[in-house]
Parts: sequence; C-alpha cells; structure tokens
Amino acid sequence: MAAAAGEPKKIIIDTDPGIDDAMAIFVALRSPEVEVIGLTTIYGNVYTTLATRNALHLLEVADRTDIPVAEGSHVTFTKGKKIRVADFVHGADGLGNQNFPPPEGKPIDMSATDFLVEQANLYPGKVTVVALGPLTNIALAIQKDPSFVKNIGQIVLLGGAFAVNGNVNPAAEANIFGDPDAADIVFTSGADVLAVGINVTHQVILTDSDRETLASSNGKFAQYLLKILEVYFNYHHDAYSTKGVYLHDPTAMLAAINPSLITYVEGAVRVQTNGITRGLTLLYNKQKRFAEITEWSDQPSVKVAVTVDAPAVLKLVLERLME
Ligand SMILES: O=c1[nH]cnc2c1ncn2[C@@H]1O[C@H](CO)[C@@H](O)[C@H]1O
Repeated sequence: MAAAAGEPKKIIIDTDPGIDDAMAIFVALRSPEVEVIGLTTIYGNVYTTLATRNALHLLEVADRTDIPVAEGSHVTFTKGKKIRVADFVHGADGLGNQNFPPPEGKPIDMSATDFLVEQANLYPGKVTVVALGPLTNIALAIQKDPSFVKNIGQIVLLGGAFAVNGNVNPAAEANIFGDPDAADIVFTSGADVLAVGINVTHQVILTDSDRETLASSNGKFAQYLLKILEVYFNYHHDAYSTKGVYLHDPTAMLAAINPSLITYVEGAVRVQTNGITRGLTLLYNKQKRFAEITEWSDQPSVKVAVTVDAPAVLKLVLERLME
C-alpha cells in the first residue's frame, strides 16, 4: 500500500473502450492511489471515432467530465488504414450493444499525441501512461518528441502474449497485432515500460458467480457494467472453455496502481512486424551474450509481467466497482 501515501500518481489512460476498458477506467476513477489526468483514444476494440465517443460517455456516467479526452490516431503508425476492430468481443457499439445516447461533451482541441507530449513535459517523470489499446499514439509521441521517453514516468501496457498463444491467432495478441510497428518502437524506445500480456491476464477471470456478486451492489458502476458485460460473457462462452471473462484491462490498470500485485522479469522485447507471426512478442532475457551483432544487440530492457496475484486483483476490482 506504499502508493497510498503521498500524492496520487498521475495517469493518462490510452484506451479503445471496450467493455474491459470501461471496467479499468472505473477502477482507476475509484482508486485513491491515482489521479486520472486525461483519456486519449485509439482504435482497437472499436474505431477511434467511436472510442472517443465512448470515452466521453464513460466520463459522463462517472460524473467526471472534468477529465479531458484527446482523440488519437485513426491509422496505424505506418499510415495503414486497414484497421481490425473487435466488435465480436464488445458489440458493434463497443459497450455491449446498449444504444447509449451520444455524449454531450467533446474531445479537446489537441491530438492524443500532442496531449501525451504536453503532459510528459509539464510533469517530467511523474506521469504514467496506462495503454489499453494498440500503441500508435505512444509511438507517435516518441517520434514527435525525442525527450518523451525520458519525461514520461512509466508506460504500463496491456499487450503481448509472452511464451503463450495469442488471442487474435496463435501468434499475436490483439493490441500488439493492431499496430506491431508502433509496439516495436515502444519496446525499443528506452522508456520505462511494463508489459502486462495475456500470459498474465488470462489468469484473472471474473466468473458467473462473481458477476452475481457484482449484481448484489447498488453502486452505479456495478449496475452499469452488468448491462454491458452480457456481450463480453457470451463471447467468452463461445471462444473459450473458461467459466467467465478475462479481466485484461483492469489487471493492467491495477498493475499500474499497485505494482506489488505482479512480478516481472526484465529483458529486450521485439515485435514481429510481418508474415504469419505478425504481432508476435518475443522476450530476450539477456542470459546469453551472443557474439553476433543483430537486431537484438544493445536493445534496452523493459519489464514483462510473469505472475499475478489473481485473487487480490479480482477482490480489488469487485471492491472498487461495488462501492
Ligand atoms: O479474439 C479477440 N480478438 C480481438 N480482441 C480481443 C479478442 N479477445 C479479447 N480481445 C480484446 O483485446 C484485448 C486483450 O488482448 C482486450 O481489450 C480484449 O477485450
């Protein structure tokens, strides 16, 4: 609980809401250890325009329209326009096909990239980016401002499938697959990066009985999430033999909020950017000193989560959403 003392950690949530994004955003808003200073949007679970609309909507649900939303990129780092969205996971509206009314608010008149660069410069070393979608906006910030990697405190990202199968295909996890070029830039940038991959988040499952626990709360977040979770549960019942849903984004969020919930190893991570293993993340643990100079030599180390206290994460998610 060290984080509870002193000033809350400033976080920017880069997000593609998304049902598990909605949970993660609400968990963050209910966490005294952090202060959410902005949301930036990206494609992934939905297209960027809808991600922005959903981000504004979620802040209105939470009565937190004081938090700015900056719209992110509509194309990949290499300007690719062929975006794959996961409407079969989250519903066509990204939020469980609930047909919520459009938000009243508007995004700020600044791109996600410019907002990230601005905030990192304003509070050097003090801002954590919690990246819950493809890493395009973060890679663009790194490209735009070479001092971004030094000024940003930490980048905690939900992405990768380290030594396990992916969820888009056996090689790739969805967020890395969404923009592998951007991911490789982030991993090799030298920034303080913590990657929470599906090797870890697949251990954190909200079961049907946990959903009933959530239903016993009259809290507004619990009641809202129960509505949108239906579609997410249906997808998991079809796609996996797990009895519940994976809490990808809330786990990454809680790893940022309370690092003691996970353990990690350090090494260089590279991303395959083409071919049948496009989106594959590979960790080099630096145990062997290879004689040959390659694309792996002298790459900076990042942190890759390897274990998680799943019961503690689940307990915190439920506690904070049921308040
Ligand atoms: O099969 C899938 N395809 C695309 N996205 C998925 C799939 N399963 C889950 N997610 C979404 O991708 C992120 C974690 O990789 C999460 O946002 C999750 O909701």
